Amino acid sequence: MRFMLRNLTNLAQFSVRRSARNMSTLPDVHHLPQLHSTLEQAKRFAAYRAVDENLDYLNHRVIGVGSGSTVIYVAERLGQYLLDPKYAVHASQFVCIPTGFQSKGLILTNGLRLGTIEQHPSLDIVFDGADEVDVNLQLIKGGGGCLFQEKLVSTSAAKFVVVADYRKRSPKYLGTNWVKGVPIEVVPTSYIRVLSDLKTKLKCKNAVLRQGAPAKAGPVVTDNCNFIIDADFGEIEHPEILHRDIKMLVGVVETGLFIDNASKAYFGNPDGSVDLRV
Ligand SMILES: O=C(CO)[C@H](O)[C@H](O)COP(=O)(O)O
Repeated sequence: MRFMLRNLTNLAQFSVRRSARNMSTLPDVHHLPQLHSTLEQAKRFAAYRAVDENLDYLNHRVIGVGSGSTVIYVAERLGQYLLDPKYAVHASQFVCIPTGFQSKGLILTNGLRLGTIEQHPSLDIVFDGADEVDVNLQLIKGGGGCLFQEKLVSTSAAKFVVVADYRKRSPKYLGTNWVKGVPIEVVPTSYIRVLSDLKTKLKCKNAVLRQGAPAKAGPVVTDNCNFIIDADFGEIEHPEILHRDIKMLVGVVETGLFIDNASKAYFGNPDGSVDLRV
């Protein structure tokens, strides 16, 4: 009798432990303390939803973490997976690949494991922000100056999920909402030549070398020690052709037009809803 009772107790303890392991404690985004603005809330709604719907925690191991203010919440959510009894065993095997200095910090501060694109040239998935997303999922990126590395990482991933707030959803063409121009990363010594070629050969309306002021006197210098030019082409009907033409200019390292790269885009709204573009 005593033997039977002990077995029953052991069995009960085992089931409690097992169900605790299977129980998710991931915070519900709608129950978290509010952020300081509805815009920030919108970014967090999009990021959490994008991670929850696209992260295949059983199979994904190499995860790209992009740059910008929305991706902050992606890294935060990934960090929550690491602390959750249901996901921890698998999440502890994630290796996160940054797209620049900022995302390296996000990965580390959220307790995630940092890897390099050289160690992991093929990624399972990448989450990154965008400056504008058109109806065909073509993107403008590089507003935050991490252009080349973002393209390297996103084009090395099997799946690229965009996380953004409602302002980034273009009604039709790129260049409608984002009017600062297409970011173009260039080799520093070539910037005068590229500025001139953009105007004379590609007929852009305006092109300027991005300045670091007020934080820095002089131009913005990227993580790859390059400069950025912002080139205004107005509304862009054929971004794939424009990308190719800009890329042909001597001195251009990469353009901020991300063509046929994204799989889907999540746009957070202030009311907590999230729109999906696929
Ligand atoms: O391309 C980028 C950085 O170069 C960013 O992803 C883009 O600027 C979006 O940033 P945010 O999430 O802050 O709106």
